[in-house]
Amino acid sequence: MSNEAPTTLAPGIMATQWTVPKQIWQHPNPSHSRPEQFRRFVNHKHGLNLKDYHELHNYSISDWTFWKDLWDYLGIISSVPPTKVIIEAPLIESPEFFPGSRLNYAENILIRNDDSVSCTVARESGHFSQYTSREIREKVRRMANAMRANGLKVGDRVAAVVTNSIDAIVIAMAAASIGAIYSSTATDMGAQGVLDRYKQIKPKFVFAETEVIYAGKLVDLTPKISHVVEELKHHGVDHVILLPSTVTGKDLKIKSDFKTLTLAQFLSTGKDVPLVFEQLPFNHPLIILYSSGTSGPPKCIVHSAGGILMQTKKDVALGLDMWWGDTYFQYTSCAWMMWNAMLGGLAVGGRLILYDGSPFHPDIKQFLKFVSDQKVTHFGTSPRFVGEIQGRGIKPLELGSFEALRMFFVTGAVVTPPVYEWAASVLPPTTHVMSATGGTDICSTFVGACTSMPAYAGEFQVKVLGMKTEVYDYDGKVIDDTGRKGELVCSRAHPSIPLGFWGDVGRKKFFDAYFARFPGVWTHGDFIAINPTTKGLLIFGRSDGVLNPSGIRFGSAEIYAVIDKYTAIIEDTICIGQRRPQDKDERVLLFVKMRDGRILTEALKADIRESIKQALSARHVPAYIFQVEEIPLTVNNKKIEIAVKQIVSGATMKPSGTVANPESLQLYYKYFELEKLLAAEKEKTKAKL
Ligand SMILES: CC(=O)CC(=O)O
Repeated sequence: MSNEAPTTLAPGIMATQWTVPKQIWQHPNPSHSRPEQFRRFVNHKHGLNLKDYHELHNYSISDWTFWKDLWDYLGIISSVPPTKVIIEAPLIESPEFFPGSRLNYAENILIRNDDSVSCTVARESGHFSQYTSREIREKVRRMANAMRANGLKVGDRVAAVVTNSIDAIVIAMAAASIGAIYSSTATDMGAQGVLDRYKQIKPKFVFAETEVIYAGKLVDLTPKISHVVEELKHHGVDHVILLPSTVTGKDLKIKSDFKTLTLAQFLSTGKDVPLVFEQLPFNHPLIILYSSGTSGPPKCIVHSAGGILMQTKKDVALGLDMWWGDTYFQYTSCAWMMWNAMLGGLAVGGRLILYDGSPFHPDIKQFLKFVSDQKVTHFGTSPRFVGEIQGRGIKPLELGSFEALRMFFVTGAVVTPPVYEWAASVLPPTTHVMSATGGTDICSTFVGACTSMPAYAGEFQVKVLGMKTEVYDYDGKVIDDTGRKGELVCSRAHPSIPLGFWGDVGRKKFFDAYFARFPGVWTHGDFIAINPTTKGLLIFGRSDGVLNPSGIRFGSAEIYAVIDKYTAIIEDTICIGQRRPQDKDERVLLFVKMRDGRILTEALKADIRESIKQALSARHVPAYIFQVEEIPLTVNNKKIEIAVKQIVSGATMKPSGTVANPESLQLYYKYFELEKLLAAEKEKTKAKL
């Protein structure tokens, strides 16, 4: 990373000389920030004298009362308030928070019931429609009554293949109001991906889109949905409800002998009775999310209603500093946990922008202008999106004033210092550029933003309140204060430890996923360090993707940070370690996808090598750099390093439905025979001379 210079203290993880990175934002009046307001609230409530965020964080991970403070501060609505915070138990057993309390997730999300706009639904065409909180509640009432009329009960699964739309919100909220368990995938997921998920959880109800538009192209989903229904009918499905075309509004049919209903037919079956929010235990299951495994069936992660409510509302209120009247635009599909996390925006009384389609069609400029015109206060996106805007040389401030934009946050992959610096330089100086990480496994965050503290390029500002996030070395020793890189772990219970994996009898898969590395401690799989000069945190990549040439361990994100300076000519890269059975050591391979048909020349390769050497060290320089046509990505736009690493090292992969471009993996098999490939390249160069 640009803010660290390696020393010569190898072998092993390179020691680091830390410096203070470039400061990119500071609150004009930190005492007005929400974390500060919460600190004062806690001090006042308990007669404490916690002086700053760090002392507050320390309190939050040493006294269980913190979670009750948070409950009070966030104004959690319940019919039976809690009398006890936790029944302590080992983390693998998902300790129960707030035993005895009764509440409903949807009642807490649909907190507003007035004529203010709560959701703006926007499409590629530029067309958008608005829904007040009263209208949304009415839609949820009708949907929930129809679900009840058709036999949906507490604990049944409701699955959806939907766009990021008002229907998605209404279906999810109606299911939660009854105590059913909701699960969604996006419309671009292949039939196999959908089946890999829904065959496991056996939904009673399936809601499916039939026709959508993406990047200007009409997509007929009926063949895919027919296939899915034909399979799921043998796995417990009772009702399939087809949503009208998002383009024409017309009802379309699928080819299946299974009896389907249109949305209008389904809604007409419900009684005209008031909306009822079932009062359920805090630990009642709410949603099933899926791990993005790139081979084998996805793990079905079951999250609790209370856990997701408290954690997402905390992340939105205290992390993003969002409240009543703010506007939150998270660019996401319904297959990413950010969709579920974004609902916390409604719980604090904010407005959501629900966008479906490509941001690049018809024109990214139109999309960015919309963000400015809609007076979005919080805009969330991914590093790839930022890379595209930067690569295309777009200057947002030439398209709109973005005067309302208080926060621009980038999640889903490591955000490198150049990306932070670029975003901060092209947005108003008042915009807080930040990132957070946690993800699907906890549907919340371990580290993230804090508006009472300065923000530095490349760093997560803080450990999130209530989360005992630590850095462990290979022996399980805490190395937080050393500046060394290690495993991101969480050693204390929090409410969004999943209830478990669906169908994982004996919790074996659950144990293997999080608890096998260090006894009793959640290991998240990220390679992380804390900068002792700022206390900010940096992630260097996934720990199973750590690069290890000659025993020098570093993260792929360190290489990506350097490559970011080539963003005008390089579209994307993937950096992995190769170690075949015949190799004595690991070598680092860097694969580069060029922008707009450009060629990766020898001169550019030399320049990249020199840049890596200068920014990091000679030992970080990849052994080989190759041009490739495609970088394998998950449907949530994450680079698939592990699969590529395994393929170039000799394994054969059967990609799962989580891979967005599975055919791209084929491009990497030839690198197993590296010597042959290099000899052929040499011959080609000779022939040219
Ligand atoms: C907040 C996040 O952690 C998002 C992600 O990485 O998927």
